[in-house]
Formats: sequence, structure tokens, C-alpha cells
Amino acid sequence: MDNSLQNQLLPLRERIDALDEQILALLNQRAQAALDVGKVKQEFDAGGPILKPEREASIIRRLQGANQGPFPSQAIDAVWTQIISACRGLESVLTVAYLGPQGSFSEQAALEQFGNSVEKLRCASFDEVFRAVEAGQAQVGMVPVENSTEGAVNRTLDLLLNSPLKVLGERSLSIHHCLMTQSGNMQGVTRVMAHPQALAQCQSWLTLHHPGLIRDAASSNAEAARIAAEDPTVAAIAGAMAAEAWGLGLVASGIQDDPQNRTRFLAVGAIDTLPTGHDKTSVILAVPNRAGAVYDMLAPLADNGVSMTRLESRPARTGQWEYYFYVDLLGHRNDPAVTKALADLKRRAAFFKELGSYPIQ
Ligand SMILES: O=C(O)C(=O)C[C@]1(C(=O)O)C=C[C@@H](O)C=C1
Repeated sequence: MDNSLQNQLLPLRERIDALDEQILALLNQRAQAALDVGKVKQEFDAGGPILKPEREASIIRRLQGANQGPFPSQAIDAVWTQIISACRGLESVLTVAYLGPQGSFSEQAALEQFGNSVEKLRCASFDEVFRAVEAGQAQVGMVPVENSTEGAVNRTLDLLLNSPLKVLGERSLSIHHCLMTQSGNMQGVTRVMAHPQALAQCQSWLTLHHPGLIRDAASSNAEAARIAAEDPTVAAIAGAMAAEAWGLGLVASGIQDDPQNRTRFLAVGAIDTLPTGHDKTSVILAVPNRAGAVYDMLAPLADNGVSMTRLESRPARTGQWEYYFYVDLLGHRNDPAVTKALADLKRRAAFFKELGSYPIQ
């Protein structure tokens, strides 16, 4: 480097060094404050949850609103999620259960939601995720609930119906699928493996580029990647994180049929989340089997000025063409309009279950 460049860079880098030291000193003060909060919680609510989803969401939203730049507002979420995660970890380590193995999109969603200072509990199925949280082996679970190409993740909907756990957060990820093999090419490859959702999300691409491959279901994409790492005749469809985790070479990237492909994940746990002023509430309803019943069921929402953001149906498996309706609405169950709408819904419905109120991502 020439001298004048060095002369200009040096003082700027010294400034960055000094600022980083100040940031570090402040982070340590913050960590101490979190430890003090932990002691207060212990004193007043021994054994109660350390995780306060509403507080974490409010901190990040407040900073995003106050940010004057040039530090990008999108980066505030990622940076403060990690700061809060590290501070929370000093109070008590949060265990997060999700569908593994290493490198799954569920893992990515869990870490984006709760930061890296967590204990990871990788599970073999969505059922196991729910069981682990219900049994207290993990405080929270992260499960996919809907995909923009393939719609609802039915197993998650069924588990939500039968589980006592509450929804305490949501996280949407953009899902970019890659085709990966041991060698990084398709020589000798006869089979492609992935979770059925991923196979469905890439079906046109596979038909166009690899029509001869046998398509086999795996319990997760990351599991398919694990198998591909052992078997040179198998290609896996998974995220780039899985290729890295299992030492696979990428054959093609961005192979999902919809470039805007996204999956929404829910965080579940035995924790009630307080209002933040920007929340959603999820409920499950069933209506009597008669004309106009769905229309009548939803009337309390309009009557109370509550907006619905999602309506999903799932057969009740009675063989009678009866359905459970999964409804997301705007607002927290403690907001007066929502409280009133929920009470009216409950009165009209043949079945009613609140899944929880939680901060909107
Ligand atoms: O405010 C609290 O209750 C804390 O425990 C502190 C803190 C934080 O680091 O800001 C950490 C964990 C909680 O989930 C929320 C916030």
C-alpha cells in the first residue's frame, strides 16, 4: 500500500478500534445488567421462565425505530438478537428443540430467532420437538408451519391442535434450495432425497433438469444431506448451510420453483407472552356442519374490527367433512377488541383453542 493511503487509513482504523472498545465496555455493562435482572427474577419468580419474548421483540423494534443510520436497520435484528442471546445465556441457558440434523432450515430459523448462545436439541421429527418441549427437555421448540409454495405443514398443525404448548414467536425465512452431492457433480447419482416439502418445492426444476432421478423422501433435508455424505449415488436437496455442515459440493443453487419461496416458523413453549403493541393471536376453531357456519364463525372478527391474516383448514378426521380452522388475527388476546372477539368466537364455535398471542416478526 502506498504511504498516503496508509496515512488516511490509519487514523480511521484507530477510531474503529477505540469505538469497538467502547462497544465492548458497554456490552459488558449490559451483560451485568442482565445478570442483575436474572437475580431479581429468581427472587420474585424462582423457576419461572428467563425468556421474555415480548421484551426481546420490543427492544429490537425500539432500536430499529430510533436508528438514524448509516448502520442498516435490518442488521439491528441480527446484531441485537445475538447480544440479547448472550446476555440471556448468562442468566440461564435456553435450550431450543428443532428438526435436525445440523444445517436444517429449522436450525437456521431457531438461531435467527434466539441467537447462537443457546443449547441445541436436534430432533428426528416434529413430534419429537413437541415432546421434548412438553417434557421440559427444551424450553422452546421451532417448527415450520407454512410455506409460500406448498402451503401448510400439516403435521405441525396437527401437533398444535393436541399440544398444551403456546405459540410465542414467529420467524419467516427465505428458502433457497440447493442440489448437493459428495463430488459436487451428478456422475453416478441415481437418487435425489429431501423432505417431501422440498421435493414438492423443486418438482418442476427436477423434472426439467434431472427427469431420470428417483425421488425419495427423507425425514428432513439435512438428514438427506447426511445420507448423501455417506452415499455417492444420492443427491440431496437442502439449504447451503447443510452442504457446509456435511461437507457436500453444490451442483446447483436456487432450484426452488418459486424464487420468492419462504417458510414461516413458529416458536412454541410453555410461556405466556405479554403484549408489545404489535402482536398476532393464533386460534383453532371448528364450526357445526351447516350452511353459513363459516361465515357466522368469522362474524365476531369483523364486528369487533379485528383483522384476520390467515385462515387454514384441516380435516377433523371424523369422516364427516368436518374441519378445524386455523385462524391468525392481528392483536394480542389482552387487547380489548381481541378479548371480546375471542369470547364471541368461543361462544359460537363447536371447538375453540387459543394457541397464543405473540410479537409479529
Ligand atoms: O429483561 C429481561 O427480563 C432480561 O432477562 C434481559 C433480556 C435482555 O438481555 O435484554 C434477556 C432475556 C429476556 O428474554 C429478555 C431480555
